[in-house]
Amino acid sequence: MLNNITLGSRDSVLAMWQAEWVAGGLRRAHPDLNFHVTAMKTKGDNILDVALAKIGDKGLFTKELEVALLEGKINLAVHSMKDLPTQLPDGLTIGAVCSREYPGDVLIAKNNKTLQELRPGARIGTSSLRRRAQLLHYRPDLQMVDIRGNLPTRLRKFREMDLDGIILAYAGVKRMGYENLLSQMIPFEICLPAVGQGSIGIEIRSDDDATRAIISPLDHRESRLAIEAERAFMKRLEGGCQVPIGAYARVESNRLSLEGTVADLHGKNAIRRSISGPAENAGQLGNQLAEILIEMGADKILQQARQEFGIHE
Ligand SMILES: NCc1[nH]cc(CCC(=O)O)c1CC(=O)O
Repeated sequence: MLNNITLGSRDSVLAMWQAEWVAGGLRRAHPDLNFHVTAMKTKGDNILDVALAKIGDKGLFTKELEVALLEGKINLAVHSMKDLPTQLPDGLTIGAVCSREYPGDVLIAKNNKTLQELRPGARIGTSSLRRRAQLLHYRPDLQMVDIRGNLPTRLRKFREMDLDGIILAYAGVKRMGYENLLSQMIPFEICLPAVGQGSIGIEIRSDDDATRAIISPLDHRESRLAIEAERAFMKRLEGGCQVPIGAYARVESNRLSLEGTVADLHGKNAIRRSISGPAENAGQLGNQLAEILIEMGADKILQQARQEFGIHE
C-alpha cells in the first residue's frame, strides 16, 4: 500500500509554492495519506550566466527530477507545464494537468506605465525569445535586455539595472504575491503566452497506476485539453520552450479554440492564425494549426531564429 508519497520539485521559491499547492490539494483529497515535498536543483537553476536560449538543452528545468522519478526516489514530479519539453523520456507521462491560472504575460514598469506609454527606446528585461519577438513586433523601438534568474532575482535586476520594465508570466507574479507591482496585463493580441503557461503539471512513471489514481482529483479536463492542443502545436513546429512560439487554447462548451504565432526575433515577421474544433480533437487541432503556419513560412522563421541564437535542439 502506497501511503507515503514524495513529490519532487525544483528548489526555486515559485516551484516550491507550486509543489506545496499540489501537496495541499492531494492532502485534501486523501486525508489518510502522507505527502511531502523534496526539493532539488536543476541544470537551469545552476547555469545563470548564459542566456537560456544559448544553453540549448531541452528539459533544463526538469531532467534531474525525471531521473529521480525513474530511479524511484520520488513518486511524482511537479512542473510548470511550460518548462516541460513536449517529448518526455521513455517511461514517464503527464498524469495530471491542474486547473490553469490566467495564462497571459504582464508588464512591471517604472511609474506603472503600460507598453503603449513607455518612452521611445525603453529598456525591457526578458530572457524569452517569444516575448522579445512579439514585443518588438508591437513596438520595434524597444530595447530588449536579457535578464535571467528566478522571479525575485529578476525583480532585483529590474531595479538594479534601472530597466523601464520587465515581462513576466502573470501566474508566477500572482503565486509569489507580487500582484501589487503589476503595471499591465499584456493583451493576447500583443503577446501570446508560452505553451502551457499558467498550468502546473504532475509527471509520473507511465506504469504507476497507483499514483495516477491518487493525483486524478487534481486533473482539470479543460486545462489538460487546451494544453494538449498547445503542445501538439509546438511539437509539430519542433520548438522547445526557448523558441519564438506563442500559443493560447481555450475550451468552452466542449469546443477548443487555439491561437498560435511564430515571430522572428527582430519583430519584423509574425505569423499568427487560429483554429477551432471539438475539444476531444485537441492534439489534432494543434497539429493542424502548426501545418497552416508552416505553409505560411513559419519553419523558415524558426530556422533563422535557431541559427541566429545558436539553439541546438
Ligand atoms: N520561465 C520560468 C517560469 N516557468 C513558469 C513560470 C510562471 C508560472 C507558470 O507559467 O505557470 C515562469 C516565470 C515567468 O516566465 O515569468
